[in-house]
Amino acid sequence: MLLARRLGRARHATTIRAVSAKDASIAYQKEKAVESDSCAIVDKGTVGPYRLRRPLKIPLSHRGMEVIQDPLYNKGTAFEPAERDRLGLRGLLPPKVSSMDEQCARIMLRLRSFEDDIQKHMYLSELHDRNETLFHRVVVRHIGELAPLIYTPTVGQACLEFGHMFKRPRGMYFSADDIGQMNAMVQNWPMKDVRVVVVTDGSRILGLGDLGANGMGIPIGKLALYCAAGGIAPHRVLPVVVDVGTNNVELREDPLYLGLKRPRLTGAAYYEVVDEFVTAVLHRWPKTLIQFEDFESSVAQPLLDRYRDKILCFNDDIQGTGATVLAGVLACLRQTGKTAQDLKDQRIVMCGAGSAGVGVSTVIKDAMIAAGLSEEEARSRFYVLEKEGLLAKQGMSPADYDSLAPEQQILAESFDVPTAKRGDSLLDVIKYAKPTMLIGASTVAGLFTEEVVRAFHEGCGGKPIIMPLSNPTSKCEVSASDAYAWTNGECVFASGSPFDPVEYEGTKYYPSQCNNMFVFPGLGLGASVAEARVVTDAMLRAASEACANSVNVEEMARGQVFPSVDRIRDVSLDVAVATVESALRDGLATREELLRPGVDVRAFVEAKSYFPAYVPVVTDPGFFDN
Ligand SMILES: NC(=O)C1=CN([C@@H]2O[C@H](COP(=O)(O)OP(=O)(O)OC[C@H]3O[C@@H](n4cnc5c(N)ncnc54)[C@H](O)[C@@H]3O)[C@@H](O)[C@H]2O)C=CC1
Ligand SMILES: CC(=O)C(=O)O
Ligand SMILES: [Mg+2]
Repeated sequence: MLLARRLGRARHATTIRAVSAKDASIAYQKEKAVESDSCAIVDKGTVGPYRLRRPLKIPLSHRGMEVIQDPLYNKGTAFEPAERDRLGLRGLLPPKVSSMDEQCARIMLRLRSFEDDIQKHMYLSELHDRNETLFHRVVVRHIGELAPLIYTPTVGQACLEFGHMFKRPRGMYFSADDIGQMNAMVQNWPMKDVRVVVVTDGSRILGLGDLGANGMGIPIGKLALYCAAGGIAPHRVLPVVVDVGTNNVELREDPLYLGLKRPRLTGAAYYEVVDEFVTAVLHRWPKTLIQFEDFESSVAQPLLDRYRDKILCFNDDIQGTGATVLAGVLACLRQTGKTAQDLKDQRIVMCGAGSAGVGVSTVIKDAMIAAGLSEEEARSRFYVLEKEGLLAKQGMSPADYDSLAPEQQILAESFDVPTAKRGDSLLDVIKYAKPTMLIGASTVAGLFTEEVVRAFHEGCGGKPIIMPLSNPTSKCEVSASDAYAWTNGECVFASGSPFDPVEYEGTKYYPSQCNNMFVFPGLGLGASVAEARVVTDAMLRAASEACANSVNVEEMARGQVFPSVDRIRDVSLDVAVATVESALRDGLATREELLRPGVDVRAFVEAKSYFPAYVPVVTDPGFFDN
């Protein structure tokens, strides 16, 4: 403690919470992360005496190397002498017992010695496969530095190289060849109580297109954030690829590709595979939340429509991103002293009519209606562009219009500049519509050219809001430095992948990261803790508002409209609490403890959140009995 003070580092009080017997297999004591690499900063006293911790139970048969090789139980050099004796580890580890802080310091030292981000990603994956508790602890403690390595942008490269770098499996694969077997296959997963499944069919991985089974990196990365940011315990998450083939010919011709080497299934055959997977998962784990991730737009919305009223699920790219961008928009209004009511005055140009573009536009449109606009008025504020230019009924053949998805048709129908027509270019639309916000979900790097950004700035009549959402960075519509330079430092900038602070004409600017990572871990934690029946628009709206309100005064003063990634764990807690409260309001929460009068929702959610810390490991003769 004294040393910490002498070093001038901040530290916070530590809370130890009792945990329910149900959650006893992993430690849930809460400790506010201490931001330091120094192994001397956290002494044992700060995490409390061992006797308060519930032990981690492992099968009686598990001993020696088996314990060390199981990432859920392994503590590496941190096994205490008594455990080493109890578990048959004496002599299998170096004699010095390390503290977790020493282990974290060792990991960070090595990690920072790599120059290449993909090497860093691999190093962290290996740690994940070796010692989950330490992996998550390092991620929690250094989330700002590590999120870009385990998530966007590096995860994009990791997916591209997945088949070539493959070392050890993580998660499950359900392929078109497994039809009829899936109900049996789910029994192969060793964990009894899975609560969150993130599934992709690999058809649209970030802005990189169809990567087939290589897309597994995305569910793994999203679920790493679920654990570190959302407080879901690692043994309760399951990353999944549903492999129905790939239309990526290059992959199919790659001898090292690990997925099915055939064109994707379509139509009824496709839905048959997904249906069987969903049914099997819910059969074994009825309380599981399923997050659909990076499904190509032609199936993303139909899958959501198919399941959203029946099971606990959401589509992250449509709903999670919608809630996230709305949070950013609400925070922008707050920044300029306005309220949600002022949403009515916004005009939005959205580049991209895929799941992200349409999902975001629909959510903001609905929020405008909630602020008092009619449906017609709200629609008229949106100019959605796709590859072929403006998406507009006017100038479009009836056959083309009929081929649009219903959500796209809605956004193509009325404009407050009535001469707007099909195919108008981005620059023309910017000039005549004079938008207040320019959002990119196009996957086209550099789409927001200097001419476009300058025209936008000139016409917007205030602070231009620029959100290039496309991931990874190589697909981003405009960089932070260009956006600030082309708007004379006046824009609000929030991008899907992170940018470092920018120095422009002597002033430092702090770009925000507008990524659904600020919503999905908390939304998932809340929905899961509440054992909600379904995920509703009201829950998403509550999550969005909580995210917007979590931007603190310091961040606002720096011009941020999203919190710093360093604070994602606190933000996720706010989002989770808002989600649970919404579920309770609408009678959709089924968790008995939450239905009792006077329940403290925040305390309950906090107590259920996983925090990666070591607890004593004991063998349990009854491990396989239930
Ligand atoms: N920041 C975040 O939290 C999120 C970011 N995204 C990113 O958004 C991007 C799009 O995702 P999806 O909608 O699922 O992809 P998608 O491939 O379904 O949609 C892309 C859309 O962009 C349009 N487009 C292509 N060229 C264009 C151009 N020159 N001008 C205007 N529009 C153009 C296409 O016509 C299509 O409508 C991806 O890069 C993804 O990584 C997606 C979800 C969340
Ligand atoms: C962030 C995300 O979900 C995406 O880029 O697809
Ligand atoms: Mg996604």
